[in-house]
Amino acid sequence: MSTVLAVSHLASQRAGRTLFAELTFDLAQGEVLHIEGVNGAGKSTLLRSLVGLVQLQAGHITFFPEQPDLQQNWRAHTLFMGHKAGVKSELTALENVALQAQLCGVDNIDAWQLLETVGLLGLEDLPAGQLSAGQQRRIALTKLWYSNALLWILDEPFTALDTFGIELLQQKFAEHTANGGAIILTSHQQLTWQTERLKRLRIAGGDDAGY
Ligand SMILES: Nc1ncnc2c1ncn2[C@@H]1O[C@H](COP(=O)(O)OP(=O)(O)OP(=O)(O)O)[C@@H](O)[C@H]1O
Repeated sequence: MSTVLAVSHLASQRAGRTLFAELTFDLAQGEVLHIEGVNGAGKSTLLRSLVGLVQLQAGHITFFPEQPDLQQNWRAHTLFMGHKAGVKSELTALENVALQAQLCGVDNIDAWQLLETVGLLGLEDLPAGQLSAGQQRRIALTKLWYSNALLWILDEPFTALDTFGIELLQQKFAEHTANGGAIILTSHQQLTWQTERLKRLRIAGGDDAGY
């Protein structure tokens, strides 16, 4: 399985405080990297840095180093989801699912089927703003059911999900990695999913950082 991401000697500072330095890791197809750390340690900053949303002080990031065709167009093969659900509160659940797919450049989704998959059938016509935090998160997560991206970078994907939602998402992760995908995620909870291909990286907010 080839490497999807190679990261070396990354350093980041926020408001004069070093969040991480000399951070080096890589990730191969089929692997999951769980980024851990206390509130404010720098987990979201790291994920946002990987996709170019936050400027780094130092370091080097290479997507798909062994696959030049993917490397050249790495954004098309990488899905980033931030920690906010990011749904439009005035649009219905169904409209949100359709809009998200459109923004991802996918036009052949079955929005009803996706809503059923994530347990939202019956709520399709409600404005998303009237849905609970967990239900809004489920709308956002429908992307994972049609994404063609090889690498998923997910900031707190389990936030607000109930036990069933967490289990559903972990099943999706297992399917993605079994198909050669890779995942980097942050989460304050331990994954219940048992896999030998789970790596952990602890960000210690500048005190220490490493496997
Ligand atoms: N836009 C910003 N400008 C200045 N400082 C910021 C900014 N965003 C985050 N920070 C600071 O960077 C540090 C790391 O924040 P970050 O969101 O990466 O932490 P985190 O590990 O993801 O935390 P949490 O577990 O609470 O989500 C925090 O001290 C935060 O105050």
